[in-house]
Amino acid sequence: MRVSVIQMNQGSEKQANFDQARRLIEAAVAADRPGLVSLPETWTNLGGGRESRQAAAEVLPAPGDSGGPAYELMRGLAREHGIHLHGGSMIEAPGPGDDPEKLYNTTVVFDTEGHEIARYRKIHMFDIVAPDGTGYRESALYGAGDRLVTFEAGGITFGCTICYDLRFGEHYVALRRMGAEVILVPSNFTLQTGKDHWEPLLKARAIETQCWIIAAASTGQYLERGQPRSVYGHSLVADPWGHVVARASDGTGWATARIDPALTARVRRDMPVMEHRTARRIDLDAAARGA
Ligand SMILES: O=C(O)CNC(=O)[C@H](CS)NC(=O)CCC(=O)C(=O)O
Repeated sequence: MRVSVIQMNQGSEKQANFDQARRLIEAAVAADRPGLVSLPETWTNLGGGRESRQAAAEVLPAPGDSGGPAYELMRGLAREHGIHLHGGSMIEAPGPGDDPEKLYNTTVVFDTEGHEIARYRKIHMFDIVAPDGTGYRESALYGAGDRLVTFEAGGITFGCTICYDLRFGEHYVALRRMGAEVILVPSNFTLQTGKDHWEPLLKARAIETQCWIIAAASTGQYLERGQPRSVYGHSLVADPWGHVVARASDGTGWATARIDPALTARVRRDMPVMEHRTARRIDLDAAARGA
């Protein structure tokens, strides 16, 4: 199966983001005929402020019902092109049982007929101070997810993560335990952190889990309450040995790679790190607690 990562430069103009996503998906499909296409994190809105995020937010429908404009656009593109569409993430408005004060940073995945097959809420919240002093408090606006999510497409098992989740190796190992062969990490990595951490982390996650890593990222600048912020771009696909097998160029665009299950099987057979984890005779968590 071929997979394409879409590299966008979305902002807080919803219609412009929709048009850009549609255009890039159409171009990638026409050029490379991928079986699965992956969008970046919060492709429906980046920046603006609390108001533009709230305005872009959509309540996700019950299975089978119709949703909001972003949801229906993704469903329609999946069906129209006969692709699996991994919708990076969209901003989800709280539904029944959710904290009414929070939004959610949520992946939705559609199959080739436009049926929703997976929904994942970002688990790790980006509450940090960047090297240039910019503070991020994702948890002020977004609620954290509490479920691991995998899905099947074309006989391959995919695992879901989003952006900052990339820094938590145990999240990726847990997805591998659930059978993941490919792990997606749609992102808005900051320029400051991305220049030093993005590619080493992606390669490390590929190598330690022996999974393909599919990383669609936002590029360029956007405005956060009027102030410009830069994101790192550099969308790529890494194979289970940690080789980068496809990369997007600078600017908006896409990159396509072929997922080869025979390579996954060979890497895992020849270096069985998961078996070695299970065989380990020390409980590392207990040992660190001093038990
Ligand atoms: O703000 C929104 O609407 C959507 N959320 C994001 O873009 C999030 C929180 S600001 N970005 C990241 O997680 C970047 C992680 C990163 O750059 C790193 O781990 O170094």
